[in-house]
Amino acid sequence: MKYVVGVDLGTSAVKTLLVSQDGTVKAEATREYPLYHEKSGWSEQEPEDWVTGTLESLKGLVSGSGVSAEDIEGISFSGQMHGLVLLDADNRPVRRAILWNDTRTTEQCREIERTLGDKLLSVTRNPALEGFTLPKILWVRENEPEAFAKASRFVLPKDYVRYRLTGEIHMDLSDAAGTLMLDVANKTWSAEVLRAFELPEAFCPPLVEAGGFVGTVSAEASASSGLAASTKVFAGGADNACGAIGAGILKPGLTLCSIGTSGVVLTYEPDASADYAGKVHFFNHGKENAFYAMGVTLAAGYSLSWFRNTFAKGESFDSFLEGVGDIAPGADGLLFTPYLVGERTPHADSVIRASFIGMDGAHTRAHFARAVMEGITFSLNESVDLFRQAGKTVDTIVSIGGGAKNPVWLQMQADIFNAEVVALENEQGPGLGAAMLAAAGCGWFPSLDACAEAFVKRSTSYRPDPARAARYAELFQVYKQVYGATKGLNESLAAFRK
Ligand SMILES: Nc1ncnc2c1ncn2[C@@H]1O[C@H](COP(=O)(O)OP(=O)(O)O)[C@@H](O)[C@H]1O
Ligand SMILES: O=C(CO)[C@@H](O)[C@H](O)COP(=O)(O)O
Repeated sequence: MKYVVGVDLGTSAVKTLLVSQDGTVKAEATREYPLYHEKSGWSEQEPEDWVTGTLESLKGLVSGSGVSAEDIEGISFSGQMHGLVLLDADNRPVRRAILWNDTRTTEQCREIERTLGDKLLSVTRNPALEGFTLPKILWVRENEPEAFAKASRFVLPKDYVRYRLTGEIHMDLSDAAGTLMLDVANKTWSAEVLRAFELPEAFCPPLVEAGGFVGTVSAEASASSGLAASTKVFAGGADNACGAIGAGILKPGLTLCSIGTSGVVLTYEPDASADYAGKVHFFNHGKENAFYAMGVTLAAGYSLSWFRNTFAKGESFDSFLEGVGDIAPGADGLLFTPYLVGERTPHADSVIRASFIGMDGAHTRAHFARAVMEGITFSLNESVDLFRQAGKTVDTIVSIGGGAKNPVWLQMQADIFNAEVVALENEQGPGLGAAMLAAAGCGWFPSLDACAEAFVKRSTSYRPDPARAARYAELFQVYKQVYGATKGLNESLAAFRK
């Protein structure tokens, strides 16, 4: 039997999956790493932690599986998007990586809008948002000129890890799309954007397709990972593109909901013709010549883990969420908005913060936990709503990510989205998508679609309950008012933040 490995370089941890030719997940391993929040709105990671975590996770995966390294034919990657890794001439990071959920760059976003005008949407297909990479590059240039002077080029998180495994530097189109420097429809670095910000083309790595073959594992990485040096390495893609591949979102009409640290609602786009006027993100897919549109909730799973870590540190999610299913929809009048680190869709706002509205002396911890899960899901429903308003039919949604581990949450998604919600046998969509890029790259299948037929295994399906869906539709109208009602208050409170 032959195998491939999918590496999912997430925000909280790196997860590795060993998958056999019939799509069975033979082994899994994971390593966590820290996040650094030095100031309100800042979020950084140490690139070396990703490398150490990945190598240790691979070593545990290979040795724990009992599979011979020689039988692992290929490896590919899924990576947290947008994070800026600036490299010096010897490809060493010049500072910590600035992550996708770091919102220090509001000023640089306004500068990008002023400089590019209409070109911003027509070329990059996206608005300037704090999480994207170009504003981070401008921030470092303006605020840390000494670090910037050392930088020869930039890469994204998984590109740096892949470089340390192969010695080769590349960036794939699905991840490059999140930099705000890619001409998304034409699949090239935008000379216009680079010129406007006086960035040389050499600052950007060579572009490849997500399924592109980029080399083999170096002797050094082979020794520290346990992989054979003959293992073929394929570029890999953005975590949301890989999540879509791993959930079989490879043709029109299919929608994904992912609740990881962030949350996304994503729909497949067969070409670059759709125009959402920048209300949702529009990126290149990991499947060649395809695209996807998505809305993003910045603090989805993060809201629940923040709540658990703050009020019940050390408890498992399963025990923490016990009793949540016994509480009626609406948590007896308690509403939560998940704006812990600002928001992206539908309110691109780095100043807004979260709220609990309607606290009552009768509310228990389980009411708060339910309200957090409902608030996250309402936020994702704002993206579902945007797609429906744009004319898309959203009747079936494949749900992945840590949030899909809990059946109460899956039923809640069905009731709030008013759509059938389908779970997969393994909720680790991005890691599976990465493994699928390697499996197709190794020639096991003629296409990613053919690979999906064998690898994507649907499990339980959750249908909306009409009474609960009607109740949630009513409450959603109240939820939508909380943003406007708390915006001004949060602007006044911003001066009191760290
Ligand atoms: N058993 C569970 N029940 C409900 N939610 C869970 C459970 N396990 C994890 N989660 C949620 O999933 C999130 C992590 O999802 P994951 O897909 O692993 O994230 P990432 O890829 O961003 O590191 C956590 O923050 C938590 O909110
Ligand atoms: O910023 C985005 C998408 O635009 C995030 O989705 C990141 O890609 C990180 O995702 P997770 O760690 O939640 O998977």
